[in-house]
Amino acid sequence: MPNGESKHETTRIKNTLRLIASMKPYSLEMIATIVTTFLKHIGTIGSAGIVAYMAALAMEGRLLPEFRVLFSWLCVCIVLRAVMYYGEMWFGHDVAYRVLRDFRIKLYDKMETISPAFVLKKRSGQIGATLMSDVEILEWFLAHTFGSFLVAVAITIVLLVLLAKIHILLSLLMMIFSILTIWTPFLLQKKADEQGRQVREKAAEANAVTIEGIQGLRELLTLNYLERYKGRNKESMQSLYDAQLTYGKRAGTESALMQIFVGVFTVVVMAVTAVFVSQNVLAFEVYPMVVMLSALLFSPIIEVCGVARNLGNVFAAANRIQTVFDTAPVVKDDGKDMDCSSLQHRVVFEHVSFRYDDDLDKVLDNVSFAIEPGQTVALVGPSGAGKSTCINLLLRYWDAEGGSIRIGGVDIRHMSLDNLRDLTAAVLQDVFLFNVSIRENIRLGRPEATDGEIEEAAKAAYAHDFIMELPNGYDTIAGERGFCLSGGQRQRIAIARAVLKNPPILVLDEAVSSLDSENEKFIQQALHDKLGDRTTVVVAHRLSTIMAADKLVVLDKGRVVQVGHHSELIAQEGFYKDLVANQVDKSGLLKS
Ligand SMILES: Nc1ncnc2c1ncn2[C@@H]1O[C@H](COP(=O)(O)OP(=O)(O)OP(=O)(O)O)[C@@H](O)[C@H]1O
Repeated sequence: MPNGESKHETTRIKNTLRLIASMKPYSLEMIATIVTTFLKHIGTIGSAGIVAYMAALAMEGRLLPEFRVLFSWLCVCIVLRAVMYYGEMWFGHDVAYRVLRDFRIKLYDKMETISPAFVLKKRSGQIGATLMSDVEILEWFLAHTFGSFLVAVAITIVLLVLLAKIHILLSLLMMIFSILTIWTPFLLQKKADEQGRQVREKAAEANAVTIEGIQGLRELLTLNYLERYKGRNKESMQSLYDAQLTYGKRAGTESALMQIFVGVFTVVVMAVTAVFVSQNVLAFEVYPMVVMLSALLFSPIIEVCGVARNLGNVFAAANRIQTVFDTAPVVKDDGKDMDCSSLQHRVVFEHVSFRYDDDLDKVLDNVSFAIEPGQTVALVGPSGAGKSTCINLLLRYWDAEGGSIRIGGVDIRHMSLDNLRDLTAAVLQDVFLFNVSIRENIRLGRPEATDGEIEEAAKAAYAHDFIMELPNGYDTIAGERGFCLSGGQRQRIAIARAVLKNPPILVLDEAVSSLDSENEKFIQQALHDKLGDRTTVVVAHRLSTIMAADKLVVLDKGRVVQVGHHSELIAQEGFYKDLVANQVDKSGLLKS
């Protein structure tokens, strides 16, 4: 086996074992499902065998003396089948839905620890596919398939023993045909794996293209790119269809082959049994029973084959889910939970260096600056200088590679993430509003806040008036169709959240898009009035913000090139003066 292939095989086995191991918390329900499924099959086999036997006795006119006993057993089998069917459905679905629930929760929890690094590398449609459809495939395998496989094996053994009791040759015949049938999907397994992988990949891609097309609809319309994008969407759907068709064709070939084996087996068994009956080797009344049992044999076997046929899909989904589980957290929350009430709110960047990935260049190189308590520091620089990266590190979306960031002398890695999040509030450019009321959106800042406090915060953020003009005021659902907030209004909601949270340190990424002057005035005023005494770090894109800041940290290519107040720096020949001269447009916005 070539090296790559054997590695692939090892991963497959490892993944299967890990999947089975992950069922441990559900083992009791799994056992209950397996037992009820097994007994349901026994009920089916028993009732079918008894009916066949009774029919044969009736044909020979010998049914009456045995009728009571046989009929009682038939009733027992029918009741057993009905009760076990109910049990199987109950336990099976209990396991299934619990697996779905728990895996989705575990995946989301894991995403939180590895984001945003992981999330930024993936497209949201692909993440959605992992969270939703991949978990469904896994649930199907873990909850319905693994148990069915064990039951199918057990039922086949029961039938083999029953047929062997009638005649050993019948049992041998059954064994040969069972092996042939089970072998079919394994024969085509390599293809199944590859095709399963293709289908999962194409489905994730199609998902991502559609979701991006919806999220980016405004850009597509303004750029007049919608027709081309529709073409791309069609292409991805077509390529998913092609992959699914190839998958379906192979599955069809497998089914056809299996049906051939089933048909040939039934004919051979009928012929052999007829010969035995004609030679008086077997009694006549056994004949219908053998035909019935041999017909029943294949339903569990075909179930097993169905599992094998879909293993390609299962492994692909498992790989994707396990990639998420195996990804190491970008930021380890192993700092001490400390009392931060007496902490001074002085923020210091000390020789901070950082790169987003091992194989990428440094984006921050030996960055040092300090923000005194209550001071506002504006990070200024051309696009790509590293301003947002400083914010990402201060909020611990990533950790610095070299140097440290300290708050009140404590390295932020040495405090818990909860501590850090209590100390800071961020108002970032893209404010996300959840599809709940405006009131609940603001309440995110402090979940225990009263309605009165929420309104106070909204007033402080100059958001109260426009909220009152919405159809249902504070109870208006933020994401509802037909109603939309402007970028400036969203930022004011975010400021209201920050006011409500009332943190000692404020992190602000100023909107790059031009806000109308009224919105800008309100935002500046809200920040100044209510949050002006906080220790603030702002990624500044506006000359008005820059001029109002106590200190500017001018960055270029990940290095600090100048530090000082606007009035000092603009008076000096240097990078900052050139930046302002060359990049500030008429609206006072630094061009990127
Ligand atoms: N998630 C990421 N993965 C890899 N590289 C990144 C990532 N985010 C940013 N970068 C790179 O890091 C560098 C600094 O980016 P950063 O966003 O900090 O710049 P910025 O000064 O905030 O720019 P802008 O004003 O345009 O927002 C850029 O070269 C950018 O391409």
